[in-house]
Amino acid sequence: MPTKPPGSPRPDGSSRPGRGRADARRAPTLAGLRAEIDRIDKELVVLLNRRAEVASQIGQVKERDGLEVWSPAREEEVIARALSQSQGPLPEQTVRLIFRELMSGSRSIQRTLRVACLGPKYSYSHLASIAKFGNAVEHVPVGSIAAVFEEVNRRHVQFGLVPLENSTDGRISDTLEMFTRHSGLKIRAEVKLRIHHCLLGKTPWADVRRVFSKAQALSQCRHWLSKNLPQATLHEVVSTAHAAEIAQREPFAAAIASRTAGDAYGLDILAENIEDQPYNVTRFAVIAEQSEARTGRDKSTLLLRISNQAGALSKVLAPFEKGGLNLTMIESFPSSAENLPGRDPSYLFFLDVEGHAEDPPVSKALELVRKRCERLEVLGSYPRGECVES
Ligand SMILES: O=C(O)C(=O)C[C@]1(C(=O)O)C=C[C@@H](O)C=C1
Repeated sequence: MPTKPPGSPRPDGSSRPGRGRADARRAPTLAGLRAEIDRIDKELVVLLNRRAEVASQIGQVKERDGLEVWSPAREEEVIARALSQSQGPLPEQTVRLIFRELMSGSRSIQRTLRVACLGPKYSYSHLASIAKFGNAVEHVPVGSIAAVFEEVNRRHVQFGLVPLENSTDGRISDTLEMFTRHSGLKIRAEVKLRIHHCLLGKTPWADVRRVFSKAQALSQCRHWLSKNLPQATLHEVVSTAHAAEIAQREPFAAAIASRTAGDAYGLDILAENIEDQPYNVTRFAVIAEQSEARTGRDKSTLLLRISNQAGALSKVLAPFEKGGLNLTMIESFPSSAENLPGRDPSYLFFLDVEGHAEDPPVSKALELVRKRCERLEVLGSYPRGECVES
């Protein structure tokens, strides 16, 4: 409950002589307001711990019933409700971050989750993992996208985080290729991360001769680089965080990476928001052994193999149109590994359709599609994610 600031205390706590109580009420003092914050914080800590106790009980129920600790659908619901109930001056992003960390902490009371992502630390994959799971999980940075799949397959971690596509640059072939290999893993959730690139280094801008980054990040800043750093050569490395490591030790070098990577590797921000498209979003998939249950606001990712014949694709897609189902992504992918010598090569297609594979209109369409193509795999049904800032 908000309380009125006490009568005319100074910052040091003493009273001002000769001033009336009415004056003091009109002009709140720093000490008075801080005292009020202290009182509110006391109530908050009690409430936070009460919430954590309930989460711990939920953990016991889940263990008894053999349910998983992480429920992305429930977490989305909790955040959406908090945002809709938040009427005050607190920015939306702050409410989101507070609840994300609260639930991250609640999960860690139930069990410490391990999440593999493309490292090193502070890569965009790592930031996407923090955006989805919060900081109270064990992030396991690995050297390649294939290694993320491997870690989940070998059960060294419960979840993996891989990039699927970027709004400026398109698909991430390494990830799609891994899905074509019958890995058996499912997409359990998606993370749409707003990507802001910085030019980072220890060299003044005019002296930069070499710029290091991941291929996709260089491509997303192509126009900015040609206009602002025409003298520099561009060098692809395995991740943006690795580029930051290089910029830390090499003379005349700079990296394109996140502001967080710059802080972590002690680099100066030479320029920020250098991405060519202001709306630069990378969509990541959380991969796991199982898909997510229906929430009513879902999306499914499908993998199709279609024969190389006139009209084959439109025949396969017709059931989606008939069922009134919206397709939000379609990517073709050469299926070299599956093609036999002497046969016309067939193509693989990745499709996103709105709805869960168990929703009756989707399952009905999938039944028809299955009969019209050579391979159909539901790579996962999962709650549709909101775009979050990196
Ligand atoms: O509701 C649950 O299933 C919980 O375990 C509680 C809680 C939360 O803190 O609100 C924590 C972890 C889950 O991923 C979802 C929500």
